[in-house]
Amino acid sequence: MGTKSAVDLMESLSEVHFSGFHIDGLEQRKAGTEQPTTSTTDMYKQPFVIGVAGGAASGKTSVCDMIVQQLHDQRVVLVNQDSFYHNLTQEELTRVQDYNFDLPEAFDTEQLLRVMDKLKRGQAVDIPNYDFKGYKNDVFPARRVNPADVIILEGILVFHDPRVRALMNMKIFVDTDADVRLARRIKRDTADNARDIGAVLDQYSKFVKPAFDDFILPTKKYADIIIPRGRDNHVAIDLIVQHIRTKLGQHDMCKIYRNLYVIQSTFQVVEHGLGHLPFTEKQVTTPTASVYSGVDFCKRLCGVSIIRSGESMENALRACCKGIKIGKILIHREGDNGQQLIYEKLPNDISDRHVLLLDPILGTGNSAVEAISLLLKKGVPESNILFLNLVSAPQGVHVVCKRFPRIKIVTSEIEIGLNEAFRVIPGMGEFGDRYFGTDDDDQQASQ
Ligand SMILES: O=P(O)(O)OC[C@H]1O[C@H](OP(=O)(O)OP(=O)(O)O)[C@H](O)[C@@H]1O
Ligand SMILES: O=c1cc[nH]c(=O)[nH]1
Repeated sequence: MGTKSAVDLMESLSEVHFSGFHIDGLEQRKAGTEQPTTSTTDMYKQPFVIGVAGGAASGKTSVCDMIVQQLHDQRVVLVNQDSFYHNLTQEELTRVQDYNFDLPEAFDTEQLLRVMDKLKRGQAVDIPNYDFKGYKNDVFPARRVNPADVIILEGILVFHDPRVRALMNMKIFVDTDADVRLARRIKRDTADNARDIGAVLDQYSKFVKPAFDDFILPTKKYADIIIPRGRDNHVAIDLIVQHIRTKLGQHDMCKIYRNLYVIQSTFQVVEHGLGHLPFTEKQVTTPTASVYSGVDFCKRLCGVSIIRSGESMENALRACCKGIKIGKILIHREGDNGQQLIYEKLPNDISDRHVLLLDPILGTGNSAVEAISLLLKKGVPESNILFLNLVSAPQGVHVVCKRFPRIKIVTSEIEIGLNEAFRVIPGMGEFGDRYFGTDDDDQQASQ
């Protein structure tokens, strides 16, 4: 499948990282532990932010230009960390050769954060126009930048501050050999900027190289993608652009459908889904007579799994909600139509419950429509249904979101589409067969 392997997804089903524990069905969360919040949701309604870091003269700007060029049908804005250099004081100006421009403190990160925050919220911003000769950021008029679908934030140290990293949906590190970077620097500063080669080399050994080793290189570990050879690596840049396009497709869908939530790959679907349910504060007294504050769901819950594949998500749900009732629906599927309800067994009082509908695959959307229609017929209000899914096709998302605008869909991946056999592509083939070991390959292997 696209960005996650089948194994990862299977793990996300069985491995439940829930920060709470259970006492008599009460869901407890430890104070201060990370909980799913709406911020992930908001992230998908906001511009897509790409961070591009790497040593000076590594080719970051060229990589960014190539990405911008290839994303020609998107509104892209480029923000350079260089624009946020602090103004040099009079004293620093008199000894500018001793000033280290390669340290994190050389940048006004607070201002960068303010600008990025505004852009992410869809507001126009004024970005300083740094004067590289006078070392001042208030000499030239600021650059007016309008909001865009994609923001590329580029600079040697854009991965240094965790608050800046947290803004990014994708992090790219441009990894170019030190000798290539030095050769480019010498050429740029002597030929283009008419500087003395001795001074260039002095600055390199005194500031540039140590800062690279101490501050820039250590941030490589935060990158999602490392591009060796920078702009010369056309294959890597093509793949990145392809991936950005897929992610932008997800962003667009989340902007169209406010009831769609694409969770970050590190989140667990069931756990995240539970975070969408209304809850109140509740205190319990533990057997050691300590009072513990936790949360309790406002309304009763139940799960409903679509047989077979939905059953693979039941353990995760039980691990989060001990003793939860789980109903079943069996739907027979023929290609892209002919959905037929074969069997259903649901809690009698289902209309009074919030329903977590479990099915890892959303293809054409026909099975989900059939299942949701049955729940509505049983009296479950549409807004009480939460559809938990792992891999979806855009077609299915459109069908379900349009038809049932008040349900919530939580998925961990929206793939490219469907093939002629209505399988999600790249997808993972027959989920049920793979999960339950009934696929032909597996049978042959065990024979
Ligand atoms: O959106 P759709 O096009 O309707 O496809 C999605 C359905 O396909 C899968 O079930 P499948 O019919 O493969 O049965 P299984 O779970 O028993 O393998 C999946 O679990 C969904 O229920
Ligand atoms: O891709 C698909 C589509 C429907 N059912 C599956 O198991 N996989």
